[in-house]
Amino acid sequence: MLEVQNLSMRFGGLLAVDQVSLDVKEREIVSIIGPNGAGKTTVFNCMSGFYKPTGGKILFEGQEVQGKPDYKISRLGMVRTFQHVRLFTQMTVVENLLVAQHRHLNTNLIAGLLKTPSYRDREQKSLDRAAYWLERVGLMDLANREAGNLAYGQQRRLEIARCMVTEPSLLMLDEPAAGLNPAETKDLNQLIVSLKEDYNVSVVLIEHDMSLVMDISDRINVINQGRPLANGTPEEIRQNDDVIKAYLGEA
Ligand SMILES: Nc1ncnc2c1ncn2[C@@H]1O[C@H](COP(=O)(O)OP(=O)(O)OP(=O)(O)O)[C@@H](O)[C@H]1O
Repeated sequence: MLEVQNLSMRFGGLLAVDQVSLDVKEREIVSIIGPNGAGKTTVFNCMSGFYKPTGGKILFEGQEVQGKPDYKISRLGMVRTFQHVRLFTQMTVVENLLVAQHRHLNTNLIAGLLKTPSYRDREQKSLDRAAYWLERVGLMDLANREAGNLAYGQQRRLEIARCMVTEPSLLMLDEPAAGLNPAETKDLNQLIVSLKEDYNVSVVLIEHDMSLVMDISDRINVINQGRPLANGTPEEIRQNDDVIKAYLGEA
């Protein structure tokens, strides 16, 4: 479903990503790991349309998407979360989920003003989807709370719900376990696995929590100083000498 081919990204004199390739199949959880500054987030920023890569191709469902704006990429079904939670903090929890759907569907202003039947039907479906995902991530009781007042772990779950209401086929999660306690990380683990198993979503995961990565990944890509170092199953990665030297040995 996703193929990244020889992706490169240069910032002035710094080659932050150098010929990185990876692929993601339907219903797969693929992780990208590597030391700080390895270029993981830059790969995500290229995949999600935040950066226009300086080299290489990104194919989603066979279509080239490199250099396309982020809103077009997300409408194709490829959506992401951020390393630092980015919610509308002064809106309520449920409003965050409704706004995500409006932005995604490119709602027609005139239809909205006239409140046509099809518009009302879509509004109802948006509300239903919001309610479903609030229940699913355990935030229903907090639906009318300001998002900025939620605990950090709850904000992280809301971010995932905000992606899921747009019904993506590929979800990109940038360090979703950062700042979570062990119990919250366990919940997150189950949630990510269920996105794949129950909703047929493929997941690309950037994460420093190795036990989470090893536990849920179907395949892992390791990058080091912008360059691909290894890829394989968790078992293969665990035993790879280069990886142990460059990364796992550090931890
Ligand atoms: N917009 C930018 N302009 C200039 N340099 C950048 C930019 N974004 C990232 N970099 C540089 O690119 C390199 C890779 O950064 P990136 O954030 O992709 O690493 P990372 O693997 O995600 O790190 P971490 O695990 O710490 O989040 C770093 O040297 C970083 O300073």
